[in-house]
Amino acid sequence: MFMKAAFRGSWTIFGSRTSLDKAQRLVTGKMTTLRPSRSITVAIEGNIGSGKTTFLDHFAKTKGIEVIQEPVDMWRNVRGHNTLALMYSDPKRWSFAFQSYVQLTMLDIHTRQQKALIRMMERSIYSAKYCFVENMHESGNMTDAEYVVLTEWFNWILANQKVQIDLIVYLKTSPEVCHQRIKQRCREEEKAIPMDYLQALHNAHEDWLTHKKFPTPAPVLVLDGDHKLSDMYSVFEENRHKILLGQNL
Ligand SMILES: Nc1ncnc2c1ncn2[C@@H]1O[C@H](COP(=O)(O)OP(=O)(O)OP(=O)(O)O)[C@@H](O)[C@H]1O
Ligand SMILES: Nc1nc(=O)c2ncn([C@H]3C[C@H](O)[C@@H](CO)O3)c2[nH]1
Repeated sequence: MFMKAAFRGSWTIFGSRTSLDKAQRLVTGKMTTLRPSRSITVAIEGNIGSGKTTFLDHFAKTKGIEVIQEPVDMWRNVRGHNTLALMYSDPKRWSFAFQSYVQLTMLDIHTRQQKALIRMMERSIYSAKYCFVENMHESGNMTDAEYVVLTEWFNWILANQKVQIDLIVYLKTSPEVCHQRIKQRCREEEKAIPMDYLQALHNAHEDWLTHKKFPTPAPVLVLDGDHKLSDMYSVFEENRHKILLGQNL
């Protein structure tokens, strides 16, 4: 019972919360490093403000993990043009240009030489297409012609480039909680993000990752992102073994 409990996830030893790795060492006398048998890529997906960066910052402290954040700064400065601000200020006019550049920058990340056994990347070329582009098209901010051009590019990329993902971690955070957090963080371009946009993006993530409206390129591990920060770290630790082994154990 004790052994089983010890390996279930993060637990308290002598009053202090510890991680699974430390727990295993204490119980078995040796450090069992969680390592996949081959290099893997984990994509962290979720709504705006769902806690993806917080997740990545947590796992960035673990040796053998390469973390790649979303290239937001590239989107904010394309040879002097802030395409993120343009998209938020006039989505009808700028969605196509912005999504084209998002697709290019995400492809660049997917095709980069991997620097560690485990790569954790914030979002992916898949959520850009299946969540954001779909939302732009459905909401009338992207014409049919723009949508099909982006889709042709996306299909060519999947057929001709290696954009492998081994696990999707879906931080499922309610739109209301995301809205609160975005207000807290107050990123300049996001100040006017309305609740119904977050609701639409939540629905887009649910359509893709829960209802499988579009293909999922890897198994999906769903984590409840609504917890307060301290509890989120326990959720991350309780799922460490599933995440680092790149599979839904
Ligand atoms: N569990 C939590 N409880 C309270 N605040 C949180 C929690 N997780 C993240 N935050 C805060 O909410 C804000 C958004 O979090 P974070 O940047 O991790 O989200 P994100 O998904 O990376 O956002 P984006 O998609 O915009 O990059 C940050 O200010 C962060 O400190
Ligand atoms: N339209 C659109 N398409 C994308 O593919 C995309 N990916 C991220 N974002 C926005 C959300 C945050 O404001 C900010 C950081 O995630 O950038 C996107 N917006």
